[in-house]
Amino acid sequence: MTIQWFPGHMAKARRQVTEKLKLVDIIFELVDARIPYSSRNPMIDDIIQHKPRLVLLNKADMADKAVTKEWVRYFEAKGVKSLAINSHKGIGMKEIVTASEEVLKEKLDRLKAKGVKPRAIRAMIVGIPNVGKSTLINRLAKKNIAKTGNMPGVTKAQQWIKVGKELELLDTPGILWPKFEDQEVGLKLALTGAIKDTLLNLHDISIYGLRFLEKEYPERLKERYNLDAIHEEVVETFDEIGKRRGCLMGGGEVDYDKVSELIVREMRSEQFGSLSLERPADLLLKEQEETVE
Ligand SMILES: Nc1nc2c(ncn2[C@@H]2O[C@H](COP(=O)(O)OP(=O)(O)OP(=O)(O)O)[C@@H](O)[C@H]2O)c(=O)[nH]1
Repeated sequence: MTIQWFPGHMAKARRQVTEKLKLVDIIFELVDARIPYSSRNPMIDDIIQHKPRLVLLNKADMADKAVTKEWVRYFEAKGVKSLAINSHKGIGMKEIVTASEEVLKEKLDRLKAKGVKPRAIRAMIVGIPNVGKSTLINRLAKKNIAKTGNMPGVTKAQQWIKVGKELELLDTPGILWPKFEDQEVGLKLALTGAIKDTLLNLHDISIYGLRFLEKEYPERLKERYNLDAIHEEVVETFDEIGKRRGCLMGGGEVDYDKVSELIVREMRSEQFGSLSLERPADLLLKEQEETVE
């Protein structure tokens, strides 16, 4: 689903999340493990305020495992607990419950000390479109877990999904907008399939993707397209890929549209293996630059 975000939509999305905040103990902030920075909502800290949170690095199966570990450490250094998961296959689901208990430990201990009877942790998933919110909800809900219906004391009908005894999840996730201000973020979102191609120029997306592969995974790139070498000029690589893959026009010249489509499609469908498009080190550099400015 691609949403065209206008200020009105953003305000509504924010309001919907804010309204539900008071119903939950913890927020599950879902991001794409391949782009944990670019797939975050730019105002998330402001929106959820001091509500405890667990960052879930979803689609970890598509990301570079070593880089995902770096991201977990990055969040940890910021005092935010995070977890790599694969909602598609249901990997990391049990750990979500354990990690939530860990995040809420102080609060739970305090309630226990006061003699309050323990109850299930209440959570809500938030994230930008396409990060896997519905897939995760379905995974956690499984078949044998019934919806609990309305909670007493909640005026608006809220459906809760019981996940074992320990967790209750709001059945509708909070959908928030992605970062728009940074073109590179847009390109990464497009390359991972989070935003539609039509919103950005396909050539720009594929050139960005190709440059990324040249820099970070040159061997995989060469192997995939049987390239003799990594060329200085992007157009030379386009030409070589076009010829090798038969992306040609009537007259035999390389069809750059077809080559662009090919590169983007193959990057999205893991033909180059698991890829992480950003590392915490890039972000730290960016943060430093912004401080200097
Ligand atoms: N490989 C992989 N694919 C996943 C994973 N989680 C979700 N997906 C895929 O990602 C795509 C988007 O998943 P959704 O669950 O529809 O995402 P969403 O956040 O609910 O999307 P919106 O409804 O647009 O807000 C689907 O094709 C899923 O199959 C995962 O952990 N690994």
